[in-house]
Amino acid sequence: MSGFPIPVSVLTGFLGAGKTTLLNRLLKDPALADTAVIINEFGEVAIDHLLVEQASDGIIQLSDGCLCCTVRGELVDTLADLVDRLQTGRIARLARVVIETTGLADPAPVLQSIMAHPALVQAFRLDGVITLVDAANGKATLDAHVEAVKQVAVADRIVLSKADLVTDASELETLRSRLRQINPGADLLDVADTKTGVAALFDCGLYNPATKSADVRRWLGEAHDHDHHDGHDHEHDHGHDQRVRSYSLVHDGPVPFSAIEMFLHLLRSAHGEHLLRMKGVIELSEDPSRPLVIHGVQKILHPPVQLPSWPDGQRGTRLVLITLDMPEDYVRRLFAAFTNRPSIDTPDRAALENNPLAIAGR
Ligand SMILES: Nc1nc2c(ncn2[C@@H]2O[C@H](COP(=O)(O)OP(=O)(O)OP(=O)(O)O)[C@@H](O)[C@H]2O)c(=O)[nH]1
Repeated sequence: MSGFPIPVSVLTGFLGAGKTTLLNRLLKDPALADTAVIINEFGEVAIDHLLVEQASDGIIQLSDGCLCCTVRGELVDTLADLVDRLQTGRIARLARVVIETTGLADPAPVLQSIMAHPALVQAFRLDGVITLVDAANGKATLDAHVEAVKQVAVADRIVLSKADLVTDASELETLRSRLRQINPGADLLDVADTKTGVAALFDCGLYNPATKSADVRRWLGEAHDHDHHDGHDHEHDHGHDQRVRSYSLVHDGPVPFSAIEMFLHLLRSAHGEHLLRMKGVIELSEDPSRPLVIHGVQKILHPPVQLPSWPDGQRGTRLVLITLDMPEDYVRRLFAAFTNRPSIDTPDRAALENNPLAIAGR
């Protein structure tokens, strides 16, 4: 069946940030025809509502009745059911799925449940995470709730809402720079901006439908400076922000698959819950002309995909990691050990394979 894998976008943001308001606006765009919207009202993955809207006349009528309210169950069941409906012809087309999480949700388990399921992994691909941040309450929310910081950290697109309620421009700018600091790789948009529509928010994935090619740099968020934590804004000693970090690991030249495998295995098995999100391209020693694309959420690693060629001609291994309470230095030393660049006092790869706990540091 054509059309697979279907892109899935996750729309998140703290309580009352304006998720439903934005979604309703987006769904009026004909580009979101044939989109299934799954709304996670509360609970871990309890889906309270499933709605398929069509731009022109609202809800798509299915042969066995309206999808709205008739399908309940967990997120995975709902997604599996969508595939089943598509394959049995009860839905003619399904171009996209949007999952709206609850305001309190930690988005990582939501992403994980899509990526961990063997059947869903074939049918769906994660397009991106869109996180709304309420400009009026953003500071207080980020200060009080680590979930809100995580929502920002795992985003591909951050959308600022309710800027119209903030009269102090410097307050808004402080919030913007804080968001950029938590997640330098994401686009930062304003909900009131007319450009903040379907084109700006969807198709964040590796495959760029506009150019019909894999857009590795954009996907990795490399247009921005990832490693940057410069000193010009030192009021950022917000407790939670320090716990969530985004940084990239770069290695010039090929890396053996076994080394990458071992590095990822150690990182995920020892610290999986601290690894909020990871994306990367790898230049494999075994097949350097075809980049290997990896993508993970917590302990789950999406099946790696090999691209036919380097889309932008530039080879090299680049990983972007978003971590919670995982010292960057530890990860860097582990990576260096596996790319055969051990630093002083750091065991090399051979030593680590014999004793993976040799790198202390946490
Ligand atoms: N002034 C202003 N109000 C907004 C904006 N966006 C949303 N709102 C209002 O904020 C309130 C909450 O918006 P919702 O869209 O329901 O927020 P939500 O994130 O879906 O809320 P929960 O699902 O309860 O977490 C509503 O009253 C909206 O009208 C905005 O940009 N400016």
